[in-house]
Amino acid sequence: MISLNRSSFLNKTGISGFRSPSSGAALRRRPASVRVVALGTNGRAGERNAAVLVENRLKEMREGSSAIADVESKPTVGGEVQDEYGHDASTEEEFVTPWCLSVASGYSLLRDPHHNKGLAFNEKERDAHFLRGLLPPTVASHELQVKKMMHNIRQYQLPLQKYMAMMDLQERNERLFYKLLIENVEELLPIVYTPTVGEACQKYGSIFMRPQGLFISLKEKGKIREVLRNWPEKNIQVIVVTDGERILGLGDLGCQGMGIPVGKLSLYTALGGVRPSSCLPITIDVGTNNETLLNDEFYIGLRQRRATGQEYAELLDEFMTAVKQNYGEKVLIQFEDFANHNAFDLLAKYGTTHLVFNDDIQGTASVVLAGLVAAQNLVGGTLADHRFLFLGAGEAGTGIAELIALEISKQTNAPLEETRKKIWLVDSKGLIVSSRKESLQHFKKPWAHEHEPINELVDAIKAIKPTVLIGTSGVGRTFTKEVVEAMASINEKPIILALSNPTSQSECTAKEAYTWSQGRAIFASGSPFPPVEYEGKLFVPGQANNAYIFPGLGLGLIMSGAIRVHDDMLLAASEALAEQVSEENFAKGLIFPPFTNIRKISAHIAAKVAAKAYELGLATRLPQPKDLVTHAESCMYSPVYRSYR
Ligand SMILES: NC(=O)C1=CN([C@@H]2O[C@H](COP(=O)(O)OP(=O)(O)OC[C@H]3O[C@@H](n4cnc5c(N)ncnc54)[C@H](OP(=O)(O)O)[C@@H]3O)[C@@H](O)[C@H]2O)C=CC1
Ligand SMILES: CC(=O)C(=O)O
Ligand SMILES: [Mg+2]
Repeated sequence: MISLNRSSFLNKTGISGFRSPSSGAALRRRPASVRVVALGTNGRAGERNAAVLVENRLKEMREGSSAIADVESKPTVGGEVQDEYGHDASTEEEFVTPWCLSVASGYSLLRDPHHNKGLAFNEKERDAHFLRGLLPPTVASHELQVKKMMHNIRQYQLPLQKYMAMMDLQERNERLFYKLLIENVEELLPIVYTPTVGEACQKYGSIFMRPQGLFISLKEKGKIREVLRNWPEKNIQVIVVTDGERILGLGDLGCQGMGIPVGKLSLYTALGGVRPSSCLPITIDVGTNNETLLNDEFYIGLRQRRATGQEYAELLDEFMTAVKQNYGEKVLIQFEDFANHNAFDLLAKYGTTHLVFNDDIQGTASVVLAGLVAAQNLVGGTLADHRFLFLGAGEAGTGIAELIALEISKQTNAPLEETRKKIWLVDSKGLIVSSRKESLQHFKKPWAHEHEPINELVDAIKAIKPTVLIGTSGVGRTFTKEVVEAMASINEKPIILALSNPTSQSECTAKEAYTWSQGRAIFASGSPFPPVEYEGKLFVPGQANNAYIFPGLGLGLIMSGAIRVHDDMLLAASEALAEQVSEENFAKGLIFPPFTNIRKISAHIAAKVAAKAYELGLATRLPQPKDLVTHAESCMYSPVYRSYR
């Protein structure tokens, strides 16, 4: 709702004719010294000069700078970033004025998702903000709105309808959207995230009326800084970016991958408490190799095959440079769902110059390691006692493998080359062995151990005798009855993780894992499965998904002002998550805590990550807060409604 039009903006602020929201009277030719109070600043400290804001913002738009020099800012989790929408302040007693650039009122206030409260505007606010007649007479509480919205969402039969209702709400009333998501996280996570977000991406072109996020295509080459400036928010702290080439296990969805950064960032806010206005979803469109999309007249992206090589590298480089120039060194860039032939190289290239994190490689590794550490409470022993076999040797598979090897190496003081030997991977050509080394992609080479070639997974299980089987192939139904039975014949309690998303690509279902192992499997999956009853006993499968990690990790990086991501931070995040699994969870066979407690979990993860950043000298927000958990909690965005004066 930021007005780009100078004259209309000046009108709204009263610089040339302005209706005061408090009196309702027209202020004729109000001078440029109209004072407004911004959300997020308290009444006394937050007094600002509207004209200064106007001029600064216009200057910023013209010049692309993100600093609003004359405006007071409250120190927040933002790493010196101003809290324009009052995300960090959450008391209802304190009165503030809703503003965009101007004071929002009337019809435009109802259409501003940052400030709209719908039926929750009280009588006084309806008078003061020109809302009379624009709303039906009832005044509803935030709680009642949540109840009603959940009732509405539950009426829909199809998950995609629920997804669209949620996206519509996010566009209409941001605080209601986040309150709903936070308070009903277990029910709504499968809607805004996997599996439904996968279907939404497949149909993205046809289901959206209003585009979300920022699209940067080859057409914008040479102009990426300008494109970033078109985004209405200036104080960005987290970017989730995809090029759409490997969307979940659904393959190349081109520009339609936008649903993923949008969904991931809504979890940054709901699960990790990062302010919504500081999150920026981006899709980089370099074309698609998906023939169906190329031939679809309604496809929303560039209708060409994917750019590769230098053309691709140059666009990505311009993007990375522009992001740092616009938002500074401390903006977190999360790479998401890139194909592995780009993902590893991008991480290696920008890991030394930017605050970057690859969720599929690193976030997944951290969450799975946490589950495996927790699982030791159920199976006994230590990580070093296990043998691991993966189906799938891409980003997720080799990322997890490397972090497990690193953790065992730290626990046992054994060299990494030795600990890697406990881990075996199978790709589309069979077991990765030394005789294949020359032809392997670089990220597979460390896993090419001495062994005769094996083509079939079940034969690899019989030969390697793994205690842990992990599916990261993106191919559904590959953990067949024979595979699960082979694991169960070797192990009293086989650990089986079917990580591929969405549900259609899961290597097996929870029911299959429990049934085929006669109720002995310790099972978790990337997309959720309902509890399973087997021989009179209820089994509750856990969800092994990087959504446990990235929101808390991101919060920890932001609140410490970290400038780089370090492997030890991933280990710290794992440790924090594993510590959150309770005796009660173990009693149900769970190796992950329920998502209902995710904000508390995220605060613990953030605290451990931040502590590690300080320890490694990578933190810039000094001094270090004494109690990092309390600090993390105090930094978290809360979607309570503000009271408008
Ligand atoms: N639960 C979670 O949090 C996460 C889940 N995932 C899921 O993991 C899956 C894989 O993602 P990612 O690692 O990034 O993908 P990649 O494309 O990087 O890797 C896929 C791997 O699977 C192998 N593969 C493909 N088909 C088969 C097959 N039929 N048999 C054996 N191996 C096969 C590929 O072999 P080859 O190299 O020979 O082509 C490749 O090694 C996706 O479904 C994704 O949704 C990803 C991240 C997080
Ligand atoms: C969960 C996730 O990041 C993926 O499936 O790609
Ligand atoms: Mg992903």
